Amino acid sequence: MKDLALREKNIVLIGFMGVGKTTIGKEVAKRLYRDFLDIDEVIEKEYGMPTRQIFENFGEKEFRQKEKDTIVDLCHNQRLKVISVGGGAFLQEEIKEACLSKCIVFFLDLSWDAWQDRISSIIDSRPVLQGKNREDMRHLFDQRQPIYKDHHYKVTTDNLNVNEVADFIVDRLKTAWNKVDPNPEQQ
Ligand SMILES: Nc1ncnc2c1ncn2[C@@H]1O[C@H](COP(=O)(O)OP(=O)(O)O)[C@@H](O)[C@H]1O
Ligand SMILES: O=C(O)C1=C[C@@H](OP(=O)(O)O)[C@@H](O)[C@H](O)C1
Ligand SMILES: [Mg+2]
Repeated sequence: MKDLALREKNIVLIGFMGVGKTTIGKEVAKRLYRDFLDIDEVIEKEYGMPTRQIFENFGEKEFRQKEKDTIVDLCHNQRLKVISVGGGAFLQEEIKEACLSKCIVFFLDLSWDAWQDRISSIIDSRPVLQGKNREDMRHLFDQRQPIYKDHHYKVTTDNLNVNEVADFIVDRLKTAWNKVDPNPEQQ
């Protein structure tokens, strides 16, 4: 696929697990009348089981390979999608490179203090949190932050509800689109 116009590019949400990528991605897609894809859901559908079971039955290595193949393929062959990737996706350079070169990447940032309030709602479904105490989680949280450093836009989500974050993202996009292409329908 040739290089896309800014308005046609896929929008990708990145950030640590539990920051709200899946929930907010759906809302952004609704507001833009676009299809939404959550990479974990795509992989879960293919395997017919939840991520945690994929890790248990096939191992993290296989999950990461599938994650890479799925995201890189979408980046190169799809347009106009809103895509939420898993919190570990940007550990892989090929994923990072494909997303940053082909898509518009939003980093959803959340402080450690605010993130801790999410633990009870995500703990059972996140394989990488299994068996970890608070200190281990803090270590993982800190260790992961550098992988999100490269992005196009950052949204600090502390004190913002889901609708407010989605509105913020859509507002940022519309400003950027209008800057490069103020009258798209006249072309
Ligand atoms: N801005 C927000 N404020 C409060 N709760 C949120 C917010 N964004 C997401 N959540 C909640 O946090 C939990 C994790 O959200 P999820 O979308 O699964 O995160 P991710 O996909 O980044 O792992 C869900 O219970 C969701 O309802
Ligand atoms: O951070 C990670 O390594 C992971 C995050 C998860 O996605 P969310 O970020 O949507 O929770 C999911 O891809 C898998 O459990 C691994
Ligand atoms: Mg998710």
